[in-house]
Amino acid sequence: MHYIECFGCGDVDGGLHMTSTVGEEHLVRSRFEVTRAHQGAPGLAHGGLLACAFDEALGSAAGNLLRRPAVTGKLETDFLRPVPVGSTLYIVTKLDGVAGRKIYVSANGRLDAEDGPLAVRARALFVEVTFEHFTSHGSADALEKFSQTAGRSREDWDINP
Ligand SMILES: CCCCCCCC/C=C\CCCCCCCC(=O)SCCNC(=O)CCNC(=O)[C@H](O)C(C)(C)COP(=O)(O)OP(=O)(O)OC[C@H]1O[C@@H](n2cnc3c(N)ncnc32)[C@H](O)[C@@H]1OP(=O)(O)O
Repeated sequence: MHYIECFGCGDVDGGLHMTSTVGEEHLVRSRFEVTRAHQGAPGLAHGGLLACAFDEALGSAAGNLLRRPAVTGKLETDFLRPVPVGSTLYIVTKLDGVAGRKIYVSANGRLDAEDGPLAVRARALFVEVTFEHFTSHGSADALEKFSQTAGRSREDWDINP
């Protein structure tokens, strides 16, 4: 969790409650459990919420692998198979490259198992920002809020706490 009120990973009513873990070969593994609250068509996940889950997974990967604050500049998704309510998306993200402030990441989401059928593919460009991005555009006490969530100073956030 990077912030307790984050819709993707925080402790928010109706949020996605996703967890992400840095694993071997610098791959980041995230899980998204699809519930009735995430429906678009009857019994199927809403595409916008799936995009949100991938924003979270890709952003977590960029943040945790590089330890730099960054925001989503561009997000592309390929929806390859329907994602039913009750299924779990196993998302694996890799860092494709860094060019100046630009961070390129991509992810595959598989149904119900690490080696399940490929349902969603996504790519994103994150842009590194200073912490002032969050204090000037968001909340003046953003740094304090990040620190409280992490339970420690921002310089000290652990990988897989
Ligand atoms: C000790 C620290 C540890 C930290 C890590 C801890 C672990 C963290 C774990 C977990 C992380 C959280 C996970 C959350 C995930 C969800 C994230 C979100 O949803 S973020 C909200 C949605 N996104 C926005 O609100 C952005 C809004 N946009 C902006 O603020 C600006 O447009 C911004 C910052 C993206 C760029 O603005 P400019 O003025 O700073 O910079 P310019 O010069 O425009 O862009 C820089 C480079 O990027 C390219 N660029 C920017 N946007 C682009 C785009 N859409 N397409 C292509 N290129 C783009 C530009 O062409 C430029 O490239 P050239 O350097 O010239 O080569």
